[in-house]
Amino acid sequence: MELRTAASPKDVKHYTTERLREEFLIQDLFRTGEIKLVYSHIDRIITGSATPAEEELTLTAGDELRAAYFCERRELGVINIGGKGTVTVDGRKYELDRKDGMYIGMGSKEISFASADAANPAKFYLNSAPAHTSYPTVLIKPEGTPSEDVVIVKDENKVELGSLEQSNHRTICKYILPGQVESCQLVMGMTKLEPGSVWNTMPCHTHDRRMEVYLYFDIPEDAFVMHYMGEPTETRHIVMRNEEAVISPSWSIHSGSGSQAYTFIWGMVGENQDFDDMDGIANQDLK
Ligand SMILES: O=C[C@H](O)[C@@H](O)CC(=O)C(=O)O
Ligand SMILES: [Zn+2]
Repeated sequence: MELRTAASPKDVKHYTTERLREEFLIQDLFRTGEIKLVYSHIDRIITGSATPAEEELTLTAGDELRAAYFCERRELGVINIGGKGTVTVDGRKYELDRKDGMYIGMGSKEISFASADAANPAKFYLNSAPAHTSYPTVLIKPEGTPSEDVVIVKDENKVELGSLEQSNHRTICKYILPGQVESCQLVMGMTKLEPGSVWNTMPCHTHDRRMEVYLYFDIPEDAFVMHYMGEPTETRHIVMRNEEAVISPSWSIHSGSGSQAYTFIWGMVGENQDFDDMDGIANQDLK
């Protein structure tokens, strides 16, 4: 497990491009046949991936957690951005199509990942946070019919924002949040831009009470997203390629513009779970 420490905005304003990328950018996720995990001291979020091929992959605590098993004191959010796959939690199998997700509660001991077709592997994106109690493990589907252990994202949690005129027409699909899928602190979802729209989270915001991690995907090889971070009057950018993630400290804006439309997964951890607890920043005030 790779470790990232927290960074002060007073230092970050002096960072070079290389240093910014070293601290905040997570590259080389979704390595076939591997689980990759990055532990951040910022709210102790773990960002990672599981990309099983022929072999099933088992999640372990590693030395870093000093725990008997990964979810001993943690909760885990999962969203599959690859081919069909299976997540097995303490012997119960959950089938995940592309864009299906899961919430796995504290106390879940054995967690493993498999792909239905090694030639088109599942790509499980992972966000995990420290937890204090156990909420039910569920499969989350953006559409469909609910059943036992399967939650369908409610219409009220699919929020269309922006317009083509402002190049920010997008739909925010909230997977894990109070009132739909209960969690200790993790709030997680996916935002898809409409063709011709390139701006996410614009107008932008900060939320000092929660940090956030973005995973950008569905980006062609020759395309990119400029991810904007920093204090609102000290903005910086990170060039993001397909399937790369970026850590956003609580004090930082997190917004992006792409060379074309793309999709991203956001995960938030911290003080509260109130999605709308944001401090909006007027476009005129950005520097
Ligand atoms: O605090 C909320 C997060 O930054 C994202 O959900 C915002 C987002 O997906 C968007 O506006 O496009
Ligand atoms: Zn945000």
